[in-house]
Amino acid sequence: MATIGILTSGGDCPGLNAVIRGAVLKGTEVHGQEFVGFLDGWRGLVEGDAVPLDRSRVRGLAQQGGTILGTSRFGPYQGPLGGAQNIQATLDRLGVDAVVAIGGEGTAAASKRLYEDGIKIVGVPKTIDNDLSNTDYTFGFDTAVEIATVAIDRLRTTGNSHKRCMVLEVMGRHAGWIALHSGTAGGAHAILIPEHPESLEQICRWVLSVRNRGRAPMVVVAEGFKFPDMDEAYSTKGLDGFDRPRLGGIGEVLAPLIEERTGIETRATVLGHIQRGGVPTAFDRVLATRLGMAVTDLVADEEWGHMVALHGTEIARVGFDESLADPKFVPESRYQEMRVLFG
Ligand SMILES: Nc1ncnc2c1ncn2[C@@H]1O[C@H](COP(=O)(O)OP(=O)(O)OP(=O)(O)O)[C@@H](O)[C@H]1O
Ligand SMILES: O=P(O)(O)OC[C@H]1O[C@](O)(CO)[C@@H](O)[C@@H]1O
Ligand SMILES: [Mg+2]
Repeated sequence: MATIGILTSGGDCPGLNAVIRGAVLKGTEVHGQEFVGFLDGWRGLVEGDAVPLDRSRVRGLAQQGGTILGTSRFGPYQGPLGGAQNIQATLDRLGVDAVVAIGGEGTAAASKRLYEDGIKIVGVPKTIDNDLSNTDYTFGFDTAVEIATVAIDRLRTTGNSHKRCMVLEVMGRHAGWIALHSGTAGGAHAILIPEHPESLEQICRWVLSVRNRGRAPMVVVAEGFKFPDMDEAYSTKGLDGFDRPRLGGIGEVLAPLIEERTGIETRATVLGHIQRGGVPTAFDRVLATRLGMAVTDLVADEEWGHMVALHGTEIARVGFDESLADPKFVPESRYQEMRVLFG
C-alpha cells in the first residue's frame, strides 16, 4: 500500500483544497493509498514536516479557499536538508513512497528536476492566471474571472452615476486571460493585456468615443500590461522571495493619464489578492476535484514525471517537459476578436 505526500507550492489559488480532497477520497477508496500532507510547500518536504491526511481531515474541503497545507516559495534544493538525496532519505524515514506537487510553472520546474534526480513525483497544475501550457484551463481561473466580473459590474454602476471613466486592474503577470474574460463578461470598453501593447492615444480614443455616446467608459487592465515604449511591466514594489518584480500599479498610472488627456474624471481600482481568496466557483471545484482524483491514478500507474491536465473535457497526462513549454499566452486572434468591440 503506497503512502503519498501531497504539497502545495507557489501562490495559493481557489481549488487547492478540492484537489487534496479529491486525491485523498479516491486514493483511499479505490487504490488503497495512504496520505500525508507536507506543510508550506517544498519546506515541509525538505524538513520532513508532515501531517496525516485521512478522510475525516478532508471533509468539507471542496468549497474552502486557500490551502490547508500552507504554501511558500521555498525551494526543494534550498538549505542544508535540500537536494534530491536528502529528500529521498527524508521520504524513506517518513515511509512516504511518492510525492504529489500541486503548483504553477515554478513548482513543475522543481518537480521535473527532482524527478530527473530520482524522486517519485507527479504533479497537478494550478494558477489563477490560466497561463500554463498543455492544459486547457487551470482551476482558480474561473473563480478569479467571476470575482473580477462582479467588480466590473459594480464599478460600472458607480461610474455611470458620476459619468466617470473607471479603470480596473486585475492580475495577469505574463498573460491577460483574466482581463480578457472578465472584460468580455463585464462589457468593458477597453481591455489591456500583457501580450498586446496599446498606446495611450488609442486608449483615450476608445474612452472618448464611449463618452461621446453618453456612456461611462470602463477599462480593464492586466497588471502585466505595457505601453509600447515599456520594456518591462510596471513595478515599484521591489522583488518577491524568488527575485521576481512585484507587479501592480499600472491602473493607478493609467487613470491620471486618461483624465489628463481626455478631461474625463477617472478612478482606478486595483483588485489584487481578492482575486485569489475565498471559495472556488463550482467549475473550479469540479475541475480541481477531478484533477486530484486523477493524480492518484498516475501514482498507481507509477507514471513519475507526469502531471494531470485538462484536454477538452477529459483529464489527460502530460510530462513535466510539455507543461513547461512557453506560457499559454492570449493568442493575437483572441485579442483581435474582442478588440473590434472596444470604444
Ligand atoms: N527550476 C527550478 N529548480 C528548483 N526549484 C525551483 C525552480 N523553479 C522554481 N523552483 C522553486 O519552486 C517554488 C515555486 O515556484 P514559483 O514560486 O514560481 O511558484 P509557482 O509554482 O510557479 O506558482 P505561481 O503561479 O504562484 O508562480 C519557487 O519558489 C522555487 O523555490
Ligand atoms: O502573491 P504574490 O506572491 O504577490 O504573487 C502575485 C502573482 O501571483 C499570481 O497571482 C499568479 O501567478 C500573479 O498574477 C501575480 O503577479
Ligand atoms: Mg511561478
